[in-house]
Amino acid sequence: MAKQQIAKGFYRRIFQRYLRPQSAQLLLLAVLLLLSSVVALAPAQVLRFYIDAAQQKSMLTILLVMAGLYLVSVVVAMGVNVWSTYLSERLSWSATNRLRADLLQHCLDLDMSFHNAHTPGELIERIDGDVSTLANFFSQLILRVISNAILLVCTLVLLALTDWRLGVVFTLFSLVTLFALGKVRNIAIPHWKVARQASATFFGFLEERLNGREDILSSSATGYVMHRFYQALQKSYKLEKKAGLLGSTLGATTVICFTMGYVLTFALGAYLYQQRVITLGGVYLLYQYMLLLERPVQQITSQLDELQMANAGLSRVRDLLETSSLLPESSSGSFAAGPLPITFEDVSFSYTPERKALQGLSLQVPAGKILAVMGRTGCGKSTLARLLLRLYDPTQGQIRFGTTPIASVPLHTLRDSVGLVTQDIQFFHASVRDNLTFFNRSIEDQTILEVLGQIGLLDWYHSLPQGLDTPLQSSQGLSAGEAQLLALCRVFLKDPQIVILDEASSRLDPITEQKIERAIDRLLTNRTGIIIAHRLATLERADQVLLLKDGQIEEQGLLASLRQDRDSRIAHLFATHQEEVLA
Ligand SMILES: Nc1ncnc2c1ncn2[C@@H]1O[C@H](COP(=O)(O)OP(=O)(O)OP(=O)(O)O)[C@@H](O)[C@H]1O
Repeated sequence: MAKQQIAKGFYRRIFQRYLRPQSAQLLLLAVLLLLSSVVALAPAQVLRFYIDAAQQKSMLTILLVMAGLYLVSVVVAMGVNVWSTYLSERLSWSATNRLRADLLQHCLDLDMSFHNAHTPGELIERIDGDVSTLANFFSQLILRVISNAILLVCTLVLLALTDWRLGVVFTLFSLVTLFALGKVRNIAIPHWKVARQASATFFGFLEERLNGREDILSSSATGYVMHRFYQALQKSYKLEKKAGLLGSTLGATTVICFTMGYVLTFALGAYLYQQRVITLGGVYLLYQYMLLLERPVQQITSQLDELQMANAGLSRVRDLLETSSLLPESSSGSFAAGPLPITFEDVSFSYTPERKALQGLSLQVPAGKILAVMGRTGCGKSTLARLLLRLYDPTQGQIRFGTTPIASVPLHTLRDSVGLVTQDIQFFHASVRDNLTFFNRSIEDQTILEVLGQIGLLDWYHSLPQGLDTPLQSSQGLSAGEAQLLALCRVFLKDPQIVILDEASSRLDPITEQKIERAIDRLLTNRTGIIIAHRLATLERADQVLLLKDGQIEEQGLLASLRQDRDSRIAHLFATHQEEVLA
């Protein structure tokens, strides 16, 4: 409960950022909603006069005027309704889209520990699901609650003006109905929450299984997946059914309350008509007002729920926005131009408190030289690369490029200076151009074509039906070799000072291997390079070698010296051709 309570300051900030730019539209919407409350009351009044006038037979002109007025009041009511709906949709979409963009930007700026702790599915739910609950809240919820309250009060006042007893009876009726509907609604809410959670889990299950379809198909696990699918679906169905059944008690309560209301209306109407307190038109007016009461009474209860949900959504949005990155960022600072020397000073890092992924790492890679990093799986090679890009910060020690600690420059400056090619190459559902430039419009097509030519992909390019505009369907349709060459192309276009290559462990055909070798040679020219090597042959292009074991340096030095040192592990690996030691 405490978590749901949001500081006033946060509400103010949210309103200022997302609604202030549209305050004129918001004001107009408020006026329209108030107008719609007032206009809603008019047709009934007109009809009352119409009925009473009709009984006096001779007043044809008045009848025509009344009919005209009725028509106008209905058309105005409809017009106001359409306009206010259009305005509120515009308001809610622009405000929530801005909030979605802010949340996405914020999530992308957060460090990897945050992303490790939150699945993509959860973040989608927070960036889109929670924000969707705010759509109404931003545009009209509060205004609608107010306008419904005004409509309710106005109707009751008009009833009281007709006869004070009507005012008292219908006020009591409204209060009792509001209370009863509020109580009944609360019965179903917790069940809907559980049902929604089950449905979110079900979608998470689907997403995971569809992502792993290749493994599922190749290991003939379809039967098992379908079995789990039915189980999850059944659970979700049972919960939804229960919540739906309980929810239907609301409908039943509404019908009961309003049936009693209509009985009351006709009984009171008949009584007051007999007493000559009201005319026949008055009886009709009573019935119309009962119809009018139904809308605000029903809507106010559901809108108060919506307000609660919006409040919970806002609370989650605030939690996300207030989650700060563990990577303190500098707003200024830059690196010297040209290839940069890299220094690790007593660097340690742990993902979890129990185990160090890297421990006491100290080494130097001179500018323009190449370091090959090797070691068995899990020894910390990728972790070292992640620290260089500041996806995490070391728990101890520091990394410098030249004399500048990498934590002392803005993150984008650092990441502009380092190019990374991982084994897990991701392509987006976007054009070839956007996939290569990462949506950087300042890179010209001519430059892209030159790079494609340099790395031997011109034949591939000419086979594209729409050239650089051809859409890439993620990595489908690309061979492993083409994907690697395109990943190298990306780094060429980025033109960083430091290149980190996580060498692909899979073997390709000799021609593609040659193309990749040549591209890597070009890429490493005049840049400082770190290659996570999986093959002994790769060491040939390195100046230095770092052999890691359990996050610590097992061996380190110039390749030439280590090869000549008969006691070194590297010399031993070369002597015995133990390629598998590197895998
Ligand atoms: N996100 C993470 N959370 C917790 N532990 C992690 C995480 N990523 C890696 N580790 C652990 O840190 C250690 C080093 O992992 P790292 O990925 O750097 O190894 P690696 O040498 O690159 O392995 P490989 O050659 O298989 O890619 C391993 O024990 C691994 O289990």
